[in-house]
Amino acid sequence: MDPPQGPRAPLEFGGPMGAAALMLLLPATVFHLLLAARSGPARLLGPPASLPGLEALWSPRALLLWLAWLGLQAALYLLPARKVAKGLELKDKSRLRYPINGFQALVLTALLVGLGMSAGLPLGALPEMLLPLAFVATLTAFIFSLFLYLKAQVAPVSALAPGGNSGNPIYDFFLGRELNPRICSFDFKYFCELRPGLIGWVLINLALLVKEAELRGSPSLAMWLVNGFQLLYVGDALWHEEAVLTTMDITHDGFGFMLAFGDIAWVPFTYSLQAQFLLHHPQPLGLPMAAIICLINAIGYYIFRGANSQKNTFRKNPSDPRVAGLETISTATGRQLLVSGWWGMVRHPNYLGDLIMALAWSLPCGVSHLLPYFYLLYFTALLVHREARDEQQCLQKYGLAWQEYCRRVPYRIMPYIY
Ligand SMILES: NC(=O)C1=CN([C@@H]2O[C@H](COP(=O)(O)OP(=O)(O)OC[C@H]3O[C@@H](n4cnc5c(N)ncnc54)[C@H](OP(=O)(O)O)[C@@H]3O)[C@@H](O)[C@H]2O)C=CC1
Ligand SMILES: CC(C)CCC[C@@H](C)[C@H]1CC=C2C3=C(CC[C@@]21C)[C@@]1(C)CC[C@H](O)C[C@@H]1CC3
Repeated sequence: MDPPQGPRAPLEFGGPMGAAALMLLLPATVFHLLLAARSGPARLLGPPASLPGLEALWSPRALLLWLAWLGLQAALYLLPARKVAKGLELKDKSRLRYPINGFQALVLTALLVGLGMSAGLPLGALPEMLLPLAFVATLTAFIFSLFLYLKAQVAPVSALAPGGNSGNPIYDFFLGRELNPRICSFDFKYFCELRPGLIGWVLINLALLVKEAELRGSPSLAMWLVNGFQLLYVGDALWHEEAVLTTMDITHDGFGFMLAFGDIAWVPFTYSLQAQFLLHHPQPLGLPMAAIICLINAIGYYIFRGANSQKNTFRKNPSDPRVAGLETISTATGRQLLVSGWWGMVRHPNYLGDLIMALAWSLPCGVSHLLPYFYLLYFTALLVHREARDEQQCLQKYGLAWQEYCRRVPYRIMPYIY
């Protein structure tokens, strides 16, 4: 059986060598950041102050806790949902069904954690376990990706992703072969993208806040801001869970190491970096500066949500009064492209809002260290790369109409700059 992606199709991420390097570099970065955040100098670049022994990485308690967390999130995923949404049409013309109960999972998790804490659950002990937890999460990502790779060997060709099927095992293991791997109705990619990592991220943030209160009497204003901003972001993602069904991760990319590791290890342990930094390096923050940072986050969120909602509303129902007056370009596929409103300002206004929020998440950490700005730097690189991939896919889908859109809206993310 020929792989759907011919051997000469252009490979992403630097091909097999790039994929192999990333599989070493990404976990190393997670551990470097965890160690740097707790070290005195908190250097982003340069070696960590001290390297932990193996005993600091491996803990059966962390393994149990991690498995219990995955089990809890899987159980919440299987609970009856307020809605079941259909994904985009697949190659075999079928449409998969997805439960929309992510926000419910967040609320139930918060209730369970609240109940646990009132019964004496020592949430403040979690920050001490971040290193072994990140280790088991990384191990899980490797083992799980191997399972996904093997599962794809028996999947029909129609179930394979357009990328990730080059025939090179390292590259395909990294990118992921199967588009929507499932067991019965349990969709692994959809589950991982929104549940254990995203909810885990805000739980780690909360644990860092609790630990700070234990150490210093009360959480700092900076810690409150970081927790509040990131909870808003995660709550928003889960409230608008259905929108994830049209992202390239779900519709285009296979499920392999990149997404599995990204979802379950990278997100919770690196996206919580600002709160980790603040626990070990408390920063003074006055009310006027806090108000300015809140304003920056609010502007970012306004653009991010406005742009995402405008596109989602338009894709669902172009004659909805909120979007019916917007200018559009018709494409040969019958779909239309918005060319006014948010999507007439730049070609990815949602990325612009997301980046402004990323800045607001780092500012409470002050400007004495580069480390808390890691997310902003990484995220800029991720979105520039993602934007280029999306443009490529849109050019293929919409051809001349996309070229016309690029002519009318020349900037990609930042007006007059990029
Ligand atoms: N925090 C994080 O780590 C990450 C956050 N994100 C965020 O997730 C969200 C989703 O991002 P992502 O999936 O990358 O992409 P987008 O939500 O930007 O979707 C891109 C798609 O939108 C459609 N589109 C593009 N231009 C137009 C237009 N002018 N009019 C109508 N439709 C258009 C096209 O698909 P079609 O025509 O098929 O509808 C295109 O493929 C974003 O807000 C992003 O910031 C993303 C990645 C990581
Ligand atoms: C490990 C690598 C460096 C890359 C990993 C990428 C993943 C962390 C991201 C790929 C797309 C993502 C999306 C989100 C989180 C990060 C990952 C999984 C969101 C769920 C974040 C919240 C937004 O509202 C929607 C996003 C969709 C894409």
